[in-house]
Amino acid sequence: MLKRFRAWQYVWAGPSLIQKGFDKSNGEPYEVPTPETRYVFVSDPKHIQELDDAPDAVLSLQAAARHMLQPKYTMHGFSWFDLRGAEGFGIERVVRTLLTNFLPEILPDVGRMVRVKMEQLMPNHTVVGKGGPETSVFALMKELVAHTNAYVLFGKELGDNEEFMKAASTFMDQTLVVAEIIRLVPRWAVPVIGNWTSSKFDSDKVMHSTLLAIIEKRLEERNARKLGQKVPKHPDCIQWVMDTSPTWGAERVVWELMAIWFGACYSLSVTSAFTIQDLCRYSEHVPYLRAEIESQYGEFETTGKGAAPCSKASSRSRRVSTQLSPVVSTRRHAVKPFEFSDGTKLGVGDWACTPVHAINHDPTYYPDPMKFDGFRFADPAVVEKATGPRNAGPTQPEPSDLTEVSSKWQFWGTGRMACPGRFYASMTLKVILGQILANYDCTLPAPEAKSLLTWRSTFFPRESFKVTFSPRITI
Ligand code: HEM
Repeated sequence: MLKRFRAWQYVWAGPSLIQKGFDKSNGEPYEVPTPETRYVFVSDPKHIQELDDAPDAVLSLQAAARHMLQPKYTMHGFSWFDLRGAEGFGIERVVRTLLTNFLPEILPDVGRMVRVKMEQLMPNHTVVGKGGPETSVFALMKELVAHTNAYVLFGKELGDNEEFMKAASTFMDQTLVVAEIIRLVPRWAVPVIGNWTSSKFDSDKVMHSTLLAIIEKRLEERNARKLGQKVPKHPDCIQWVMDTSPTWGAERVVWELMAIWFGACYSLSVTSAFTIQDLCRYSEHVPYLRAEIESQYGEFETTGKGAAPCSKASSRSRRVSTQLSPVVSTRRHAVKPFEFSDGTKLGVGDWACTPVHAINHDPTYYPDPMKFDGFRFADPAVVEKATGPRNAGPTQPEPSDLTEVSSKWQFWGTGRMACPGRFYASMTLKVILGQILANYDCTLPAPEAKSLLTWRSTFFPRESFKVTFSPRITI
């Protein structure tokens, strides 16, 4: 009975259980029971490397994601494979290579679009509080990120389709709710509860039918092109997925796009909302960020330079927010038994994970880890040039970028599976935050209000937490 209670405790107290285990573990693998299975957390670089080296047929990200998202019920019947690239699809090529290479071309339009959408969407999430207008920053970011992603991933036409956008903006919440219900009910009840809960929501159905119609038309275009006819070019993710997997039918392409869509919207909305909260709390950083925007943002928009690796200050302060409030972590489902070099065993169905929040708050890696210093990851010489002499904050031994992937920076996951969307995500964060800082003064009407909630191991911004966005008067 006590064992079962401990397992269920993970649902509402996940982060503190993971942290307690980490504090006691002395760097060794440790176990945290959950209602469905046993999680083994590894934090030592050697064990993280072993996790990365394990073949996909033994430790599978796809199988873990399938369990977390329950795509059969949340993505209109999608039954995805446990093995990465099982059907010859190169997600890495679409998201990491083609999308990243496309960014310099589309950046100026994305900046303009974000500026306009911010103004249009703000009233939907704003109420009049005691001191004036207050906006639910997480709700606003979910919609803004959905519009930005739709524009870049699916093209302008879909971004302007109101019915599609309404569905696509709520798809993330729907997926999380339905998947969580299914994960928590007994296995025998899953088909009935799964079909029933899924029938109560329709965003996946609207997304599915809209994308299907587009893809079927593009398949016709492909055939026409083979016959030598001239057909339009489509520089977007829909086309890249189709071209990368030419044997797939329309429905299979739709499913893949819906999975990419969830990953792209969920993490970006959470991260941008947390970063805005932090910029309000630590507003002493804002003048430096605005100075950077004034001197470099124009070049960034026209060339893509600074999208991730080159940015001096802003990627570092975005990085501090992500260090303090990371979104997801590495998870692998054991499809076959596995053993770490210290003898810790995973049975089939167990998960191997990394405790990203605990690692990010470990003083071994991050001096004074709880302190927010927007310059933590920057080169001290560059900081001094921007700010003049200052009392040194908790600077890292080496400057580094938001897109880093390493055993001590698990924000994007691990090694060969690390998030292929991180360059696009980093650029989108820069555009959204750059536009907000340039055009609004952001303050917290109720700084003491609860700003986050946790579910399992994940931190979410609270929708009830408000920010006041006051338009800046620039002469
Ligand atoms: C702040 C934003 C984001 C964060 C924090 C994030 C984080 C992650 C993490 C932790 C993983 C798992 C890696 C592992 O287990 O080793 C992952 C995988 C993935 N992410 Fe992201 N991600 C973000 C944005 C995006 C965006 C914008 C896209 C698409 C445009 C994307 C596409 C993917 C895909 C396709 C995978 C699966 C990779 C594979 O199967 O090998 N992500 N992401």
